[in-house]
Amino acid sequence: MSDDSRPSPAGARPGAPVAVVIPAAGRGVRLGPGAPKALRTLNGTPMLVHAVRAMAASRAVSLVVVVAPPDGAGEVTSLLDAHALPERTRFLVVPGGESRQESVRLGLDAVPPGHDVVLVHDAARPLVPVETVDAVIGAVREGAAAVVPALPLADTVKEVEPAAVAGAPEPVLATPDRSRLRAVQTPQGFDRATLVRAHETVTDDVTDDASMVEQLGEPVVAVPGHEEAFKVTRPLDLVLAEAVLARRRLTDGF
Ligand SMILES: Nc1ccn([C@@H]2O[C@H](COP(=O)(O)OP(=O)(O)OP(=O)(O)O)[C@@H](O)[C@H]2O)c(=O)n1
Ligand SMILES: C[C@](O)(CO)[C@H](O)COP(=O)(O)O
Repeated sequence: MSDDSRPSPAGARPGAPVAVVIPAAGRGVRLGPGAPKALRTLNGTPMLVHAVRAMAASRAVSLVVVVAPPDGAGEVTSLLDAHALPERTRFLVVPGGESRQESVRLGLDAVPPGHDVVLVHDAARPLVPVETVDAVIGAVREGAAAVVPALPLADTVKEVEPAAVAGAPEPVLATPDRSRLRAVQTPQGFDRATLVRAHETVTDDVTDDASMVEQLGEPVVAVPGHEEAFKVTRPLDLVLAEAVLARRRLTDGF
């Protein structure tokens, strides 16, 4: 609970307008043949629409920038026009790039001035609860430059010498201390200027945006993630996602 008599911490951005960039330009190769992953349906609704609604569920979010497959911006705009979103949320659609990193950068370029907090959220994580979105926004507004939702690992993890041929035995090199490891999700939240600087500076291939901020030497903090924020990557994840939606319909009525 906030205490108005307390001074804001250095770097705090209380009430700062929030924009979300949703990279949705991937093919979804690991999901198997079919439409681009973001356009595949869960219970009849495209995954991207679920993801946009998950972001728009936060009252803090005023703009969603969707990064569409390079030749699919028109189709994605029509799709979003055809599905109900909260009135307070504006959306823009821009074409994406060859890599997730490039798609995020193209989305970030389209965020108009004035949005000092930017979230980056995978279209492939359509079911993240609003509590997680708000926890990330809250931590950035309280002054963190970069925030990731993260979960402890359920499995023991091994470092291996990767095999040259898929399926061949791989020598185990070490067993890292699992208690210090986290599986990181999205939305990841950023002070906008820091995220822009990271995308201007870091050219290495990376798998998430927070690691670009780490490379700048800026601090990144983790807040609790949520098991329903899992990424739809392989066919079994579709089964799990539809099961989560079925349970929500029973318990929440939607
Ligand atoms: N060129 C790309 C590649 C990925 N993404 C987006 O980045 C998110 C996370 O990526 P991932 O789950 O790996 O999606 P894909 O790249 O589509 O999956 P795959 O690697 O199986 O092809 C997804 O929302 C995806 O649409 C993107 O916007 N542009
Ligand atoms: C950003 C991300 O979802 C955090 O877990 C993940 O790194 C994306 O990785 P992918 O290989 O593009 O699925």
